[in-house]
Amino acid sequence: MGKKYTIGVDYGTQSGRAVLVDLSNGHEVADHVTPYPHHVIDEHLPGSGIRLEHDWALQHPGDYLEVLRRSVPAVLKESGIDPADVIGIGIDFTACTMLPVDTKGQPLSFDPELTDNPHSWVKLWKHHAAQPEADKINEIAAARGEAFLPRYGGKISSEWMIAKVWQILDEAPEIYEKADMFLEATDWVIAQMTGTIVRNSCTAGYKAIWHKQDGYPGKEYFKALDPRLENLTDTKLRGEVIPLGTSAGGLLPEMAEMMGLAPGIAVAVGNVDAHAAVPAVGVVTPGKLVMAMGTSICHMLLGTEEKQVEGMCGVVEDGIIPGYYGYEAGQSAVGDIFEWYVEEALPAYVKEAADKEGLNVHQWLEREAAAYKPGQTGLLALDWWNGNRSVLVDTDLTGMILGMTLLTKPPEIYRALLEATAFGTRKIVDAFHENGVSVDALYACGGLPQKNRLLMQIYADVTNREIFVADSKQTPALGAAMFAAVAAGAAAGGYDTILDAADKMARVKEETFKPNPEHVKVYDRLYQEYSKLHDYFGRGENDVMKRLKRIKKSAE
Ligand SMILES: Nc1ncnc2c1ncn2[C@@H]1O[C@H](COP(=O)(O)OP(=O)(O)O)[C@@H](O)[C@H]1O
Ligand SMILES: O=C(CO)[C@@H](O)[C@@H](O)COP(=O)(O)O
Repeated sequence: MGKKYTIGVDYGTQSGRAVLVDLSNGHEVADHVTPYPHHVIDEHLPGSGIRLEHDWALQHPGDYLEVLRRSVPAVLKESGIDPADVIGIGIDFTACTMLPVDTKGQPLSFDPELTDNPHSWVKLWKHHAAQPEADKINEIAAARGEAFLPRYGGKISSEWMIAKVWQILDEAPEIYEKADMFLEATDWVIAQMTGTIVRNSCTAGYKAIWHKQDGYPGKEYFKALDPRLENLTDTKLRGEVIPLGTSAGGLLPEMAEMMGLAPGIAVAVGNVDAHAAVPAVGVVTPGKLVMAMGTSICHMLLGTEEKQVEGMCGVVEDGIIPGYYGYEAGQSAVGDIFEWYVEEALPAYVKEAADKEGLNVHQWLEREAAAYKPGQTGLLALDWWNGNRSVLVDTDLTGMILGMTLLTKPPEIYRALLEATAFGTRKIVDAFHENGVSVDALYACGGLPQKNRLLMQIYADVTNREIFVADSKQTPALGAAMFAAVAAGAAAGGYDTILDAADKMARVKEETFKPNPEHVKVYDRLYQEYSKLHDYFGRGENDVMKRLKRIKKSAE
């Protein structure tokens, strides 16, 4: 059999990108990005111009098909390969990014009669307007002692499926009624390619409170939320939930024609972006924490048992790699904190100095900050500029820098911010490790590991663990292509398991970041101080951050 290929499509917040991958070695032969024509819709609905409320974030489902229409032919053309050698296609998506569909599986926003109602559109993962529903979901679950709550670190997020569905019911009961099903966008795109609706175990588990043994929470719970939701899971959330790597069906002839692919090739069941990255860095066994590092960090880890870990986002059987429990945690701001400093709080002389040397400001600050030894700045920061997602799960917490003097310099503050995010990751590492889900090494992908070596060394020193870095430009898309290879199967030139695919296709760079024992000692001392501040401000001893927010609100 000659060379075979699959295509992975990564659906991000702003754009979708397709990658054509050589199955013999995981080489990314060609890639192409399609920015979403309608962007993130957070102010006005396209067409009608209807104004959206604060905290809304929508997308246009047609944009997802546009990515397939433009990017798939583009990678085929760039690669010059014979399309007949592409044996499968897989996708990964932001999540929970969800939409209501009619009995034909068409988005309600495509219906001219419903298109002016914002609730008929796709709600993007960062649509945060369902917080009142999320609060009630948590309150009622806690009061009823629902068994699912500990699996989500004690809190269900407003970003997730049930809160978003309930917001639709609360604010637009007519849309709720018209919806035949609510789908994750990843499952909807797969259904467009195959003609069959199936749900994937990753989004069902992490975002819709589905459990492999117990299924969804019981009817009594949903009835306690709102009697109209009693039968939600049998009706509008119905559908088979199938594990990652399974084929969702063959590619429909009309979609094959649109993309320039052969009809009938395997289409892998949908997946989530951060989770797809895990096998793409070769992680298919426990003990290795994968960090998708960018504006925020998603932490993913495998385990052999279902353990309760404070503040994790969730644990789902088969949720990342079939056969294992997949754990997810996260920090809601990382790169965003560095960007805040650079954009909002940096003296002009630093920008001028960087310009003069032809460096960007981050590069200049990194070089200068690297000249300090751990502890030498005398600074310590709490990394809560965008609240705390793990382990405190509290969006009301805010950032803090301690220890400043008249002599404090910008690179010292920059270094303290890098260190603060590393301490935040150590909290997560410790929470897993101490609860029996071991973390022996770290694996990093995303934009940050390529951009800032000092940051990576600090993470190695603070966590006292070696860090392996992805050797792929598009790690989630590579993961999606690997799952497509598994959906196609070895007989077609793919692989029978994701373990086999990872063995041949996953790559990390040869160079790793190893902890420096001298630095580890100093950071251990600083981490003790970080932990004291973390608990003092984050666990209720001093709620000054929340009081400040209240005072601010009353002053507005
Ligand atoms: N040299 C740098 N060091 C640290 N952070 C950086 C550097 N350059 C850019 N950033 C930060 O990286 C983030 C973007 O990361 P990236 O992985 O590209 O994005 P995304 O999370 O959107 O995929 C921004 O928040 C930016 O502040
Ligand atoms: O929530 C998840 C994964 O669980 C992500 O899809 C969401 O945070 C979006 O991440 P990106 O901005 O695409 O890195």
